[in-house]
Amino acid sequence: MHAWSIPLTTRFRGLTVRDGVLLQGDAGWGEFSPFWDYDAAESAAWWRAAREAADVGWPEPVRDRVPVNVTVPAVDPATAHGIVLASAGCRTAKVKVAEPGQTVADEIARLEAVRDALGPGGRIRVDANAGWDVGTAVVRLALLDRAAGGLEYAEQPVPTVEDLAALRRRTQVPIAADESIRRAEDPYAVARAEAADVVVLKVQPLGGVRACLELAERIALPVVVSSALESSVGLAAGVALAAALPELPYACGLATAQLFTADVVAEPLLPVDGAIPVRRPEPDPALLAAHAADEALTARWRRRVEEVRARA
Ligand SMILES: O=C(O)CCC(=O)C1=CC=C[C@@H](O)[C@@H]1C(=O)O
Ligand SMILES: [Mg+2]
Repeated sequence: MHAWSIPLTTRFRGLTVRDGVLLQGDAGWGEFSPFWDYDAAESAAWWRAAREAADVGWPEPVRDRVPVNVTVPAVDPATAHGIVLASAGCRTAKVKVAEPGQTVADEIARLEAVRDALGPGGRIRVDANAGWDVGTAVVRLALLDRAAGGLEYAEQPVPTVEDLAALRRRTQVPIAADESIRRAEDPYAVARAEAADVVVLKVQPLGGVRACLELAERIALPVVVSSALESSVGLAAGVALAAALPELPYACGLATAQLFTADVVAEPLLPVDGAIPVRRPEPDPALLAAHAADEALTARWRRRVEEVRARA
């Protein structure tokens, strides 16, 4: 078990550093990196995903590159513009909105900057991480849709499945479900309630590549694969899922190695011409050592793994 800790380039999801553990099995390396606000019960799915990677590996790919979006955190307009230009050709941008402490004017300025950097042919989606109520979302999405010159979709604008369904009837902007899939008792509730046009699948919180493939088949809605802000070892599982899906109509949120200041593999899973080439990089021993978690953090991860294994 190798615990790692790597600073991010920009604050994201309230984090400035990301950490996790890697484990090696017969099929290769797996990553276990639930955020610290996930308890042992919720982390069980993350553990199954790590074991799948290490013990059995993933199904065969049906494509050799996965188009991806650049992820734009809740930064100022000039920084957002620069992030898009530095994104190695990404033609889709996902912009964080509804960040506490920011105004609608901040969001409009960020979206205008992203549109300017992408040009008219690029696609822009926003992610509000459940930050609005339905009434606010109706008004806000109309404003942001205009500022962006058209939104591809809004990811989890409101908290619950009922809210998503209500909002979807009151806005022109297509709706994507993220937290309502990955943190839900029943991910199929979204489809039953006709609450979304798109579903976001993340391999670790949903228990592995095979579990996600099954979910995608049964839910019968277009799928976007997104990362859980993993090292390139964890990202490889998301890339494997995106590569194995029969249909992949949208860019995936897997370019998050761009948010890391370093990685555990020599050649991180970064986009080339807006797409990540499908491959499975191995950790580099020198980089594992360079980015090893300190003793206290390693002990914390060891306790966490023991707790999850005790329930498995
Ligand atoms: O989808 C992307 O562009 C990148 C991944 C991403 O945005 C996220 C990764 C991990 C945690 C989440 O808060 C966040 C998301 O909400 O989708
Ligand atoms: Mg999201």
